[in-house]
Amino acid sequence: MLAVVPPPVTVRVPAKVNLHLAVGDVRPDGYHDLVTIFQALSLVDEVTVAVADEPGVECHGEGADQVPTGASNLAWRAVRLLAAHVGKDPDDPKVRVVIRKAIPVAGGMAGGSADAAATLVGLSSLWRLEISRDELAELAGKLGADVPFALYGATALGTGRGERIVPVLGRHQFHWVLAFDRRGLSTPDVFDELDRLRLEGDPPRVGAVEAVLEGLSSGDPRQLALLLGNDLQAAAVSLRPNLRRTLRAGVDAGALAGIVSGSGPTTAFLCEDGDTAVRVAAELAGAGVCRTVRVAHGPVPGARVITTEEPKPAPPEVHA
Ligand SMILES: C[C@@](CO)(OP(=O)(O)O)[C@H](O)COP(=O)(O)OP(=O)(O)OC[C@H]1O[C@@H](n2ccc(N)nc2=O)[C@H](O)[C@@H]1O
Ligand SMILES: Nc1ncnc2c1ncn2[C@@H]1O[C@H](COP(=O)(O)OP(=O)(O)O)[C@@H](O)[C@H]1O
Repeated sequence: MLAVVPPPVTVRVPAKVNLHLAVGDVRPDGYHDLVTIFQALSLVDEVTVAVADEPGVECHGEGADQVPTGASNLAWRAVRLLAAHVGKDPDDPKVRVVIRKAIPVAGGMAGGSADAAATLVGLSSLWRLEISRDELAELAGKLGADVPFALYGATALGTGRGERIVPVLGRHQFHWVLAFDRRGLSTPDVFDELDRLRLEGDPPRVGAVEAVLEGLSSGDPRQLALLLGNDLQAAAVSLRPNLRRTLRAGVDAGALAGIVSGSGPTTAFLCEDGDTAVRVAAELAGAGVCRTVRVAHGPVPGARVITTEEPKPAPPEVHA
């Protein structure tokens, strides 16, 4: 009898921005305790997993040439981890992963983490596993601090290394402009730079997270704009001084506020509404302070299986 090969599964997964990122002191394991608010944005990667005799990872799209396709690819690490967890051979999982990237690589928007989360969700469907999101989140946390959030999406409070996730309820949409820098930044380098700046002096620290939660629930982008903050911003700007100009240019173009996204170097600008975001994007693109500009909104759902018929939302794209 012929074995039935299940059809490939495609998963859409969002980028994130940290609306609030408080970084504690370095811990003995090299990580830092965080208190962060993640928001998932409508800038998405798509990951297809399929049964294949020739296993491996393929990557296309934004920054694909900077993504390793061997054993260190986060999506491949997710394949191996889930295979081992469910009793399959991690050295011969008979799976091919195709990643279509829109999230900038090493951009502080958790693109690699998103691909890993998408792979977990895609394989759960391909292999017809009875596995809950919470069980997947346990596995996700082993792949990286940011991976569990990409499973849940929406808006969430992250604590611990950032992997402990509690949803933040809210029905308001916020509109963003994202400015991609010319090259990525390494996350460990940015945390190290923050440790160095803190030894030397007193870089700014964000305020209380409660105020940001209130700002979110008000739904008023003007209120939220005043409360955005990121302890890693000083470190990212120290390593990439040109970000100062980008941040200023976004606000000059009409954004309510701009922040470095996570460890950077992507900058994220909160705007009054969608029309303003498109105008700010066009002006920022013309200012020559970044490589590429995108508009996005959030919150959006986390990693989820899509049918092939579902059209991909195409955010207006503006090139500098
Ligand atoms: C900074 C943040 C903010 O959301 O995102 P990105 O800007 O990278 O997207 C995250 O904390 C990044 O999470 P993620 O990229 O998954 O980090 P991991 O792979 O787990 O860790 C990479 C390295 O970053 C540093 N790291 C990460 C998380 C944390 N809480 N403390 C740390 O010091 C450590 O040096 C660690 O070895
Ligand atoms: N699937 C993947 N997509 C992007 N980067 C990946 C992937 N797998 C491994 N990486 C590596 O992880 C590093 C961090 O990438 P990424 O998650 O995009 O950035 P960030 O941690 O700044 O959000 C990259 O420099 C890249 O070499």
